[in-house]
Amino acid sequence: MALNIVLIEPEIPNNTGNIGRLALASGSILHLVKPFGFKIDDTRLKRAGLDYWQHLQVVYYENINHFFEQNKDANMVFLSSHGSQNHWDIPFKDNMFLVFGKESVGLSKSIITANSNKLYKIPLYSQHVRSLNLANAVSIVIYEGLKHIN
Ligand SMILES: C[S@@+](CC[C@H](N)C(=O)[O-])C[C@H]1O[C@@H](n2cnc3c(N)ncnc32)[C@H](O)[C@@H]1O
Repeated sequence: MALNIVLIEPEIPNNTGNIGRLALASGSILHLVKPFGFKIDDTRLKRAGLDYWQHLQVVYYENINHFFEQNKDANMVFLSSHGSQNHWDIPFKDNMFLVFGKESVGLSKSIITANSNKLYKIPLYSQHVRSLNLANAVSIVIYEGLKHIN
């Protein structure tokens, strides 16, 4: 039983390192879609992912089209602060793909529009916070998902 964490064009190495560590701890597969905002051997990524990176199941994609082509039959949901449904209402299933956007601008408008019925938000209870840190958002959703698939 496993979930798939997808990071589209991640920009901050510490976030990707932390999410790598989280993927390993939660038994999830990490999918990284290029271009990245850092080099994959960046010491900040390694430091945040500690010595765990070599044990991680990680799949790389050259770009977003490559990702969608390779996974066209996958059961996917998309995470955005603009989602209309709450993350605890995601119909989690084994092998589901949980797709997250980049730190600066989130998911592209075209992805949001094409998947509006599969767009989920983690509710935010202050008007002063527009979104969560990417690694925090992944943590919340992945452990909610594990409750349902295990
Ligand atoms: C820092 S956020 C991007 C912020 C960007 N300004 C936006 O409005 O989408 C990076 C990613 O974390 C995830 N994320 C952050 N806060 C979220 C929330 N409240 N609900 C769902 N996903 C969230 C989304 O996948 C988002 O694309």
